[in-house]
Amino acid sequence: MVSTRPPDGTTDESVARSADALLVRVTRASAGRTAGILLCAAAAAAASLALPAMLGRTLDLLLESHPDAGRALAVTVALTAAEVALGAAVALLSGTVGARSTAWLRLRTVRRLLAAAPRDVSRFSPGDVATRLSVHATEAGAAPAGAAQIIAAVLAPVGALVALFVIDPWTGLAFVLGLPALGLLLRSFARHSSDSVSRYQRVQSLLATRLTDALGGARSIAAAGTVDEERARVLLPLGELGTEGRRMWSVHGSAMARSGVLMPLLITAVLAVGGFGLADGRISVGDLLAVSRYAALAAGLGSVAGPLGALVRGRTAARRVNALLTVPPLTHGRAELPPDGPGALELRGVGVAIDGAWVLRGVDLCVPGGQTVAVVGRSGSGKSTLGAVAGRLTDPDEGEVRLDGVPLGTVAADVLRREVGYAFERPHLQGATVGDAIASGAETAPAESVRAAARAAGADDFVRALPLGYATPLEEAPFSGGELQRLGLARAFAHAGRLMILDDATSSLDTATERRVDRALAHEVRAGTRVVIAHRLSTAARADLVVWLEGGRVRAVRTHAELWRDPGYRAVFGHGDTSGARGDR
Ligand SMILES: Nc1ncnc2c1ncn2[C@@H]1O[C@H](COP(=O)(O)OP(=O)(O)OP(=O)(O)O)[C@@H](O)[C@H]1O
Repeated sequence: MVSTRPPDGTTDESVARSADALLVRVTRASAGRTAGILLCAAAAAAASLALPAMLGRTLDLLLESHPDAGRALAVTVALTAAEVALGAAVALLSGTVGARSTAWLRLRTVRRLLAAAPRDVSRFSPGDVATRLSVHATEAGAAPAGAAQIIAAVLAPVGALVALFVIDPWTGLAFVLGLPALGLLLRSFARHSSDSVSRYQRVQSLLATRLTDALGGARSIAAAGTVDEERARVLLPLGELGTEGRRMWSVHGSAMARSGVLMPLLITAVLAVGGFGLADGRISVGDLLAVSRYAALAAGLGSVAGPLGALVRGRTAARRVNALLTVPPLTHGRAELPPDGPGALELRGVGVAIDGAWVLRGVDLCVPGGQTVAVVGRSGSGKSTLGAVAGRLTDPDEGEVRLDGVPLGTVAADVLRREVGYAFERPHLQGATVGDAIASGAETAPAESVRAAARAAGADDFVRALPLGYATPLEEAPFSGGELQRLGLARAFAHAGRLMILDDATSSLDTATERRVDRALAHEVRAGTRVVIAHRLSTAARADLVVWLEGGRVRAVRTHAELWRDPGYRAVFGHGDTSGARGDR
């Protein structure tokens, strides 16, 4: 079951703290290139700082017709070229660092999600995960380069201010008097921008979640004729997104506008003071030119608002990506399973809680190796949860599961996935071709095993009828629900280990195919223990043992024939009397 509520990672204090640590790790991953940005940006800042002084000196030398004027002019040209080249290098490096950092974040997050228990990952809806991994990872990935640029972007204005004091302290003083207003502007920008960015990103996730849900349920929506209602439901957060977006850009815009007014005023004031300095003979014409350029450079402090905004967005986005990284991974031990073990499965006091509620509790179960055990019960009684702990798709919150006497938590990951196989109601196929999809698993199954498994699962006929048979590309082979299930079963059969768990994996099969699959399970597929979760009476009737679950607890473990005497058991299959005990097999 998938929760449609996006978890609000941004309000979680610990997530917020570790998000900054995540950004530090991202930066370290591209440390060389990030240092390159810093160096190039610092060198560009140095070139732009040297340029006004050189320009002023060149002007003075030209006015004096000094013989050094030509050399000064050449240096000025070289400085200009260096500034442009270094700026281009910063842009190039920023692009690559951004792409690498984003890839680093995505890879790490995807690895973590794949290593975690599916039930822990299901706290996040698919749409939410997609938004965090696409949009938010990109914004967070841009943060390291953004931070390096900001540091360098501050260097030039600070250096320019120092230069103003060196040329004429009065011009520097005039600029400093305007600084408090600039400081206030940047502070209020960073604070307001962070709030609105966080809200904007949350609504982005909500929209994606609703859209993914709706796409998943497209058929139900069409059949129910509720397309308009669904469209309205999906688009409902759009208003809030618009509001937050406008708020975000209005904070940005007003900061830009205020700095746009403040900066020219400051430059004009500095120039006026410089003009008096020229009139008083304190500075030369060239110095006045340099003062005007340095005042413009120092005023560049106001333009830090742009990269600062990107950094704020990156930090907030990092929190959302980091929330995915807080999903605990399933850790594995190094234990082997005893060679040729029969697949004896033992659950002792097993309990599983989801969102604080027990969905499985006090389960004690011993399945001798080589048996087929059916798990039955009403919808929501905990059957899939039992299947998930039995093959360690998730860990129990209490109790222990053992396979051939070895606690599952201690078994090495490769051994576990080799020896425990699953087939599901709606299998997800992966691989380039249909044959690859059946072959893919802990170890790639050879072609003969793939065909044998497909025959056993009743898939061989329809696969061979495809244009290229087993070599048909997956995307060119549309399958019905029943065909998909048969391919999922074939994949499980091709990798059969000592324990196989079929979670509603035969629900869409016709009766004849189901019997064929049953026969194959008994005679053709490697002998081991089978846990078959099913709603069908026939499955329970053919199993060696039936585990009857009710409200997350084991109500009884007996043979189907024994249990059939209980009206409560018969009611699970919708039978009020015993007449159907044999008839539906
Ligand atoms: N990821 C989840 N988040 C929240 N609740 C969950 C989640 N997975 C299962 N549950 C809850 O746990 C209980 C048991 O679910 P489970 O899927 O194991 O039942 P089931 O017997 O297999 O049901 P069905 O026959 O309908 O498939 C249900 O009440 C279900 O709502």
